[in-house]
Amino acid sequence: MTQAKLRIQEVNSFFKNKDTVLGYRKLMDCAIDTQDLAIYKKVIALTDWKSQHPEQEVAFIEKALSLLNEISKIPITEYQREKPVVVGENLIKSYGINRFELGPISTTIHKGEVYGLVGENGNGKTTLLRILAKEIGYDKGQLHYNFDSIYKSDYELRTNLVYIPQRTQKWYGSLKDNLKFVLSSYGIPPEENETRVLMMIARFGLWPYKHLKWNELSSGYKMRFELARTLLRQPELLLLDEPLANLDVLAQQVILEDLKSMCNSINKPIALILSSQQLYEVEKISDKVIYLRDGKYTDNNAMPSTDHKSQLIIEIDSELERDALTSVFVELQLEKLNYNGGIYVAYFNESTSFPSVLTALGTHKVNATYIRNITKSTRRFFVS
Ligand SMILES: Nc1ncnc2c1ncn2[C@@H]1O[C@H](COP(=O)(O)OP(=O)(O)OP(=O)(O)O)[C@@H](O)[C@H]1O
Repeated sequence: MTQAKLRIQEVNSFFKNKDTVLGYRKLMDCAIDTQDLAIYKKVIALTDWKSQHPEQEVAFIEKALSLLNEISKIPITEYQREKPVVVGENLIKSYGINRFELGPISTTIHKGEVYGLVGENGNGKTTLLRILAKEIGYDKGQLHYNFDSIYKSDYELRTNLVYIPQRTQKWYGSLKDNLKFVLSSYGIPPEENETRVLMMIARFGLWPYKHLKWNELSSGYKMRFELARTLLRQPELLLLDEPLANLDVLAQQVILEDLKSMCNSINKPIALILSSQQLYEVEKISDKVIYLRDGKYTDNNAMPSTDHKSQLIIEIDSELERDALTSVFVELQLEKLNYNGGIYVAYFNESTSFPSVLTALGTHKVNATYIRNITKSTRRFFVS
């Protein structure tokens, strides 16, 4: 089955299970993949209808499924993703003698994939993003880009890659006019401009806010606007520095899911690298997590030699004293129990399973308020 067909099937099942909001977002991704302006106009009309008839869910689902059926008939060309879009080899950047040094970092980045860049403050995340964005130079190593669109200068190269810094700039006028400005600067004719902009507004859940000004939007919607503006430019590489800062947990999840889904487009995929302190949220959607400590790079998928290969590592928040918790795990081959003042980190021998830890906690009626298996999470580097 083709990727396009699989996606249509997925959207159908979301609607069937009454996950209407998610289903409609994914339907819009399928619509964007058609690159067909007539389909965009139908999505825009349906979004408008929905905003005027918020109570009529059954009728909305019916209309959405009929549109999905129409979308499913349009053939989609699949992008061939084998060729990496960026290859960095042994990149090193130093800010002066005895000061911070980043690298050596080698990385290969493909379109359609999400790379999460994590690490504590001051470990080089922004520096790495700015090097990849050609905002700053590097001292040693090599960096190659393989963009599909031809570029003759660094200026042109920057239209293929977009870097959104931590602090974005204020803009003037309405949200919609600002988005239209982007496409008019690319010479897109007015009618097509209006259609593409409204499609992006609909996709990013900005429909009720399209006439608002910068100071009338919350931080979350300002970020949505930035992303809509960026994706209108159809970049091949997108670099986001802390896009989740100032967003509540739910908004973080929605934005990450949206980004992943849009970057994973069938015919116009984008390579996405984002830095964040929101480890678990980023891990959930990333194809690869890059962990930086003191400017050095650790690939989360490759176990460092200090790690016991299959050690089970569990984080637990409980009011129990250390001795009491140790005795709960007495039969479970506990190797180490660390306490950082707020949370315990328990290291078990590889023969211990996560369900057996849960059983021990249940049997001893331990009132744990939080528990997480971090064996495969980058989190284990933060707590070690
Ligand atoms: N222009 C600069 N000149 C000198 N040192 C710098 C410069 N920019 C950053 N640094 C130093 O490089 C180190 C890494 O900074 P960077 O901003 O890349 O880290 P980060 O992981 O993005 O941090 P945060 O999570 O706090 O944003 C820090 O020690 C910082 O002080």
